[in-house]
Amino acid sequence: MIQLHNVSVSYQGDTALPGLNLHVHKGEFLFVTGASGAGKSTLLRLIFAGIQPNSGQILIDGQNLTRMTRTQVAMLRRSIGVVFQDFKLLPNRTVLENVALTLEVLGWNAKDISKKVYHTLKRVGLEHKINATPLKLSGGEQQRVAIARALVNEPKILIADEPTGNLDDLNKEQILEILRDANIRGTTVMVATHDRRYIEASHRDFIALEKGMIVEDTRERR
Ligand SMILES: Nc1ncnc2c1ncn2[C@@H]1O[C@H](COP(=O)(O)OP(=O)(O)OP(=O)(O)O)[C@@H](O)[C@H]1O
Repeated sequence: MIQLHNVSVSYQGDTALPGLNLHVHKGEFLFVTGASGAGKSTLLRLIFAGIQPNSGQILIDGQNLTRMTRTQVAMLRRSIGVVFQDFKLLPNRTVLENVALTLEVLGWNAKDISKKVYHTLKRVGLEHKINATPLKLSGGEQQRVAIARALVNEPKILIADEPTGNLDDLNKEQILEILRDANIRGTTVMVATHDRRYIEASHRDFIALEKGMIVEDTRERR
């Protein structure tokens, strides 16, 4: 589903990833861990084409990301849900409107949008907050809205960058449940976190990065 071949990234001449090789299969749930600056966000940004590599190949579902036109990249992004630590919700829009945006862009009609948004909010336990604005919600609730927005069009891939960074243990557990549920429904999930305890509690595989290189891959133990 996701393949990186010898991918390197530099920022203003400083190497963040010196030449990464990674294969994530369809249906996997994989954590990406490592200290601050190890390259976790850089790796995730590459996958949704937020940045371009300096060299190497990236294949997403068989398509070569490095050779795509802008239109093809835009199409590909529709099949990738993205969640960030700081939620990135629109503060003046309701929960319904925030989650609906993804479907509006795809040209869905209003009736189907409200049905789908309601069901997706139910998956994250927030259907009762459908008319609230984000600032009236707790941090954990805002993050669940952001996840609902990422999941509403049933993406093939879900990428989450430190999705539980500022949350307490109960909220972290809820987020993990939602991500697991998305994975069980068939979405390939990649989550970056520096929090090893969180990964251990999840009993899921991880890769560990150091200076942009994979220094541990629990999938190799199997
Ligand atoms: N936009 C940027 N401009 C310049 N350098 C950057 C930029 N983004 C990341 N870097 C550098 O690239 C390296 C990898 O950063 P990255 O954000 O991928 O690490 P990370 O593991 O996600 O860290 P954190 O846990 O702190 O978010 C670091 O040395 C960082 O300083």
